[in-house]
Amino acid sequence: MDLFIINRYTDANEDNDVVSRETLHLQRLKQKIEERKKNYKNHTITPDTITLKEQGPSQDHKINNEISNENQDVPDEQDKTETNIEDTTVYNKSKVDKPINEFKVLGSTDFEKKIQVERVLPYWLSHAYRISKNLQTLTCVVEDQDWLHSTLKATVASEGVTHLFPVQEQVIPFILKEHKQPEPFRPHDICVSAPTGSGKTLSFVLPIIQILMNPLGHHIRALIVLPVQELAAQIAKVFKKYCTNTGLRVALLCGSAPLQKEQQQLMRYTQTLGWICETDIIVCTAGRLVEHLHNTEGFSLKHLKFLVIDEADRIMDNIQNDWLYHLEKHIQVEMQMSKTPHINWSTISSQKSPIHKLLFSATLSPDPELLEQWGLFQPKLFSVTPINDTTNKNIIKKYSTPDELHEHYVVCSAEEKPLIFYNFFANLKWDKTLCFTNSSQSAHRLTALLNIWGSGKLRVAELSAALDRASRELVLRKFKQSEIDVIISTDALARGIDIPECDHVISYDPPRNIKTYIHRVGRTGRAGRKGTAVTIVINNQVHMFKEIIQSSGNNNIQQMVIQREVIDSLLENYESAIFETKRLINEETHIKVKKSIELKRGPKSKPRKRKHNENKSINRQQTL
Ligand SMILES: Nc1ncnc2c1ncn2[C@@H]1O[C@H](COP(=O)(O)OP(=O)(O)OP(=O)(O)O)[C@@H](O)[C@H]1O
Repeated sequence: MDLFIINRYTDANEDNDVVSRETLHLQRLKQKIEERKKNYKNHTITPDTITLKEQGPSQDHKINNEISNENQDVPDEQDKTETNIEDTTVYNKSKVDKPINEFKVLGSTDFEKKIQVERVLPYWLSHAYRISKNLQTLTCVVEDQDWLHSTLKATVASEGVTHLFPVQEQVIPFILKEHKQPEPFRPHDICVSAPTGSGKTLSFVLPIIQILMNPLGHHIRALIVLPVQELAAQIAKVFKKYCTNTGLRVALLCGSAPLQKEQQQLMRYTQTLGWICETDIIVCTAGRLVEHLHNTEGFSLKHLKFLVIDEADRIMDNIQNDWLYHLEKHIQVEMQMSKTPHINWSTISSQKSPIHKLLFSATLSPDPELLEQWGLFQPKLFSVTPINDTTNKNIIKKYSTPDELHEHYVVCSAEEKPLIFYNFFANLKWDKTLCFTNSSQSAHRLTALLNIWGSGKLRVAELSAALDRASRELVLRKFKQSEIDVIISTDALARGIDIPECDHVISYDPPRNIKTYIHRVGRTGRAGRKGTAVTIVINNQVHMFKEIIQSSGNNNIQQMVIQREVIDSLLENYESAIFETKRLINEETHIKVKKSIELKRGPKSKPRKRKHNENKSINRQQTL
């Protein structure tokens, strides 16, 4: 109240007046507070009154004074307060029936709990075509399928495939049916999410070949884009195999050969016709595709019918050279150039048919925002996992591993890690094993250690980005031919690579995310074969690893316990093997450093031959 006392030099009567006015004012305020309390109890208080209530009686006074001061027409202070109280009461009365949440109170301190917006997926994502995971009881006999061309049936049989896998059984007839529709109808684009090793490759290879087979001339009509060279080479090999007797040609553009050589394989120049295409199906890496779009003369996608993106989520994460933008731009420019001013039947019928987009991956997230960038036309999703958006969010994230895969993890200390690792080979006698580390240096060290420790009995090879492509292919070939027992690799080999002979996968370093985990363990347990995957986890990594696994909704992983005595039994040669490995690595580093210094210095200058000047030497002798 002191704040509102204005000291004036007046007589005693005037002072009494002020006191009585204040008392009256106080009474009215109390009355007002009582009134508000009543209102509050009845739940009919307006938001304005709530604000006033929160600020307490002294604030009320202040606010009322402020309001009244603004009112120029009010003659004296007493009247002012009276009017204010009445005004407020009238105001409150007028709003008394309105619900409390009708107005937003700015600056109000009680926060309303926000209603969480439920994620609603587009219909095509929430209502996927379900694919079975069961590769043990197959019912789709290849020979009985009328929709498959006899030439293809013959090749499929020659590859030893008698039954189609569930993903193939669903996706192949769907694509074929979509392309049977007459011209104005456009095929639905598709996304396929099925476990590793479930046969996704054949589910796009077979329908594409069947639709394009026996061409009249060669044009690029199918483009298959992959994230890495090895994968592109693998898919091109499958296409080449199944294109036998179909008149189709396949080209691999992935940077394994020089650009010029790839261009020769792709286009040919003739005096009469200009540039002629030599291929029908291109299997490429995204980066190399952009190079050809910009540098290869005559490279035309006017006739492109299929665009397949394998390992689509990986390509989405890392759009190499902005390839999709360049591809679409190239197609747009070509379409504009081919437009004629006259519209007649021949120009309409010769117009380019839309490109059918097919996306495949074992870890394709049904994220509408990510999928949006592909510009899919009325897409359909084929998925193994149920995607029911409204009930359980975890289900949306779920990735599936093959039923035949046994997943384990081992917890140990950092010191025990190499011993635990070696136990799988020394005691459990594992061969045909693929091991993953998180860096190429780590892969190199581990390879050296195992080779020394196993003293030649265990055949171990390294496979990382540090090696050139020819060496990597050689390692894979030797592994397939059982000339190598263990491959130590980085994640370069984690995705898509098909090694049917691989029985075990060991993650020496735990994977950094769930997708890497799914693809690593997916190198075994493929095509219905049994496989075992083990992840070695250091004590302080257990929490992180479990979180990664849970994010996929995977409950199949089990802890493996290795007895202390088993580890102790391996200690005998351990020290010496570690010592020898360190020595070897140091020696290698020393050689590398020496080489790089030599390279920096440039070629050694040849020692100049001195010309013997007889006169000079004679003179020098004289002076000496
Ligand atoms: N119908 C079939 N019968 C027998 N084997 C098959 C059949 N279809 C595919 N395979 C074999 O299964 C293996 C895995 O197939 P594929 O590479 O297509 O799997 P994927 O689903 O693409 O796996 P990833 O996601 O790891 O790339 C291959 O060796 C392939 O030859």
